[in-house]
Amino acid sequence: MPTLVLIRHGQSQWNLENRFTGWWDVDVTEKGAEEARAAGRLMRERGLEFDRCFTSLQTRAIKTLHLALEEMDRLWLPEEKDWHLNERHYGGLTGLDKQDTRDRYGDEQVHIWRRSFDVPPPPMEPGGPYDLSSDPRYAGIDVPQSESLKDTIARVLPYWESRIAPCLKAGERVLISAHGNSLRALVKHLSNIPDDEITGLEIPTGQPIVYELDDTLGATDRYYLADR
Ligand SMILES: O=C(O)[C@@H](CO)OP(=O)(O)O
Repeated sequence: MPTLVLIRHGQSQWNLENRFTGWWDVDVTEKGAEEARAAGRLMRERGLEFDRCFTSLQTRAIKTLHLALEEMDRLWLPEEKDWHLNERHYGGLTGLDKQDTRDRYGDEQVHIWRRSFDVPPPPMEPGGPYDLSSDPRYAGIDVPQSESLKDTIARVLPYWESRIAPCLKAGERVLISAHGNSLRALVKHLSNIPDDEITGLEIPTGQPIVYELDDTLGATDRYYLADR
């Protein structure tokens, strides 16, 4: 039976500061680093083994993966980093304080930007302080100006199908370290969650989510490792 574990990065500096983050590359806090190490210790205690890891191009997810693997003595595992697993792009909201934005635009509008299925935040103006289009890690990639959850799903799922699902089908045990919304995309797909329900699913930082999958990668169970 294929093994799949998903983990959202540990607390980031902008989770702590309550700022819209998206593709901006903030680090984990010391608390976030400890969440990642604790996740690694838990996976080791439960005897989880992996053959391959996947993560985004963002420091908070990469570091979470490495801190967890270090606790498992598994830093040597092969890993693939890819922008398709990045957080949803927060457009022109990137860097703003979430509470200031509510005060300015109202709770309802901010809730739509944060948790609607298909309404993207306003686009990022090119050339602004958070514009990543000339960041070398995205060379050759059309960096989005903004993404809804629907847009995020539209780039996560082809990557899942082409890169991750074949490894699982070949019998590899897979660990994915990613972000609230790129993981929502995977959970929605694997657990068949309707559009209007997936937006309400909050994925906590640093908590390994275990998927039990059948041979066609249909989910037979999903649970937080800490709960069993
Ligand atoms: O700021 C972000 O990029 C995300 C994840 O932290 O926030 P939200 O909870 O609004 O999806």
